Amino acid sequence: MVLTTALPALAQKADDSLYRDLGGLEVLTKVVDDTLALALADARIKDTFKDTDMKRLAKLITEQFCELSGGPCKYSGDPMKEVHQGLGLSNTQFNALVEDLQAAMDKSGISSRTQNKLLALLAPMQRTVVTK
Ligand code: HEM
Repeated sequence: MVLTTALPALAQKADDSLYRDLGGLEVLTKVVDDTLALALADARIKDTFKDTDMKRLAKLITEQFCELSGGPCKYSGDPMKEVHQGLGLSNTQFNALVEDLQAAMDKSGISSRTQNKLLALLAPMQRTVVTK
């Protein structure tokens, strides 16, 4: 009896504090849209996106950031390695996109403490995404 009533409470205890600190789905959606707009205007990386459906990309990255930060989303895209391996991305290009993301988070008023928590979750992907 105690167990059946306690379980739903436990299920809700997953740590969504980063997701909430980021401002939830509404702010994440704006941050990703702004990041991609900056990326498309960024001479260092804009050419990488020339054949990409940017609407689909924005949806998938938003989903991914939402899930990574503990929010109620499930990433529905392809594995990071598969998606990026043909792009021949460099560390310089990786850092350029991170800078655009930081500028977008600044624009939404996200604190640097919270920004750094999201960036720390993305950092391990650098090894997968960068191939040259
Ligand atoms: C941690 C860093 C990164 C994350 C989390 C990330 C995330 C994603 C996601 C979720 C997708 C969509 C997957 C799918 O199509 O199913 C994607 C695709 C893509 N990413 Fe990244 N990405 C990262 C770094 C980069 C960098 C540094 C660049 C270039 C500067 C880049 C360029 C692209 C492009 C061009 C596509 C679309 C490929 C296509 O149209 O098929 N990504 N990325």
